[in-house]
Amino acid sequence: MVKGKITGLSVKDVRFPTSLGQHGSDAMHTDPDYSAAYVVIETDAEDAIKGYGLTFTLGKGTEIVVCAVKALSHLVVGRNLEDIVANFRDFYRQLTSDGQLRWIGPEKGVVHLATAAVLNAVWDLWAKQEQKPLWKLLVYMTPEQLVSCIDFRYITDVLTEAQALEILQNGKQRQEAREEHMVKHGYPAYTTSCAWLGYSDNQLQKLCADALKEGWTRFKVKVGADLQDDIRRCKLIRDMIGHDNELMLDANQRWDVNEAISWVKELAVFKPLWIEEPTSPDDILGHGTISKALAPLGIGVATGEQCHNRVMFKQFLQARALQYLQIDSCRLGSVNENLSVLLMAKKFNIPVCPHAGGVGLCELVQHLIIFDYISVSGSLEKRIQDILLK
Ligand SMILES: C[C@H](O)[C@@H](O)CC(=O)C(=O)O
Ligand SMILES: [Mg+2]
Repeated sequence: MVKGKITGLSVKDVRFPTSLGQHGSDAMHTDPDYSAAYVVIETDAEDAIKGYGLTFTLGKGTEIVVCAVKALSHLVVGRNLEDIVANFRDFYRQLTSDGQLRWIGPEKGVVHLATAAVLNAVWDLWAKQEQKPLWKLLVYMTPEQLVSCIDFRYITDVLTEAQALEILQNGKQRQEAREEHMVKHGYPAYTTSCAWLGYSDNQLQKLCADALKEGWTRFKVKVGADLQDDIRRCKLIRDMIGHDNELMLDANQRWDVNEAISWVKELAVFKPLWIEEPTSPDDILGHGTISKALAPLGIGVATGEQCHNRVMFKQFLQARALQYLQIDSCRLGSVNENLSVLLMAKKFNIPVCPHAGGVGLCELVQHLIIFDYISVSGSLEKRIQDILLK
């Protein structure tokens, strides 16, 4: 039973000096300081439960996101949680369509990252009051309730409310067996933590050996700055993991379209499953061209960690420009917008492999992908979640 009026919203600028050890480094973010705008929501309910939410950022940009969260807070404070969740679609729209703030979005950039932080906190509060982890709250909502959280504006040409309802109603079939499977076995995952771009070969080898010992079977390697380095590092990892294990590549938007194709062809000998973010995250048709060129080599294109909103994901799907769709709990407008993307991916039969390379992301996206398996896709085929190791 949800209850309470939201009486306070605070936000903190939290930063970790990860750049000192080159943790999290890639071809475009060479000195990343993993950071977050961290939101806490309080209510006047007797239970004193608080909602915690965040959005992932890198370094100084956090200051701006914190300002945006403060600018949104008047839309949240003073509202009853019960009213918010009873009409979550409207609440989502109030945040994303505010007359004073919409111009600096809409539904993209800093203001959308801030929306995610605020809404992540609201969902956390709701789940805690219901005494369920978020994935379970979602799994046990009715299809009608779930659909009422989604803003279908701009996507009805590929997904109507009626189609979404049908997908979710079908997802209820044999749901218990999939829930049991998740509780018993968890969700399949890969690690990015062995092969950040700034790591030395020695470090890479040691981390890879440790991960193999721990039982990891899927590894992502950062590429894109220097072809000869990439060849050496991919060989090193492939030699260590063998051909029974999976290798993925991530260029973090480093290349032009043709450059991406020729560069990845040079790395094809290492049999990567996918190339992630080969070019600008906004270049939907460019991703389509790369997808077509690499398909004969058995290499898919993965993207999504910097895909602004559901409208862009819609077009990526329509253009067949990605083969692995990487949702992000902080890039999109929280659970609400991610629900629409999960449903569109189901319609296009594209596997969702969440992005989680960032502080707090692993913890957030696991709920969405477990819900996806139990209630939407019903499949684990070609699906893996990004995990950061300590
Ligand atoms: C800057 C981040 O560490 C980024 O490199 C993460 C990423 O691309 C991923 O996890 O994928
Ligand atoms: Mg990436």
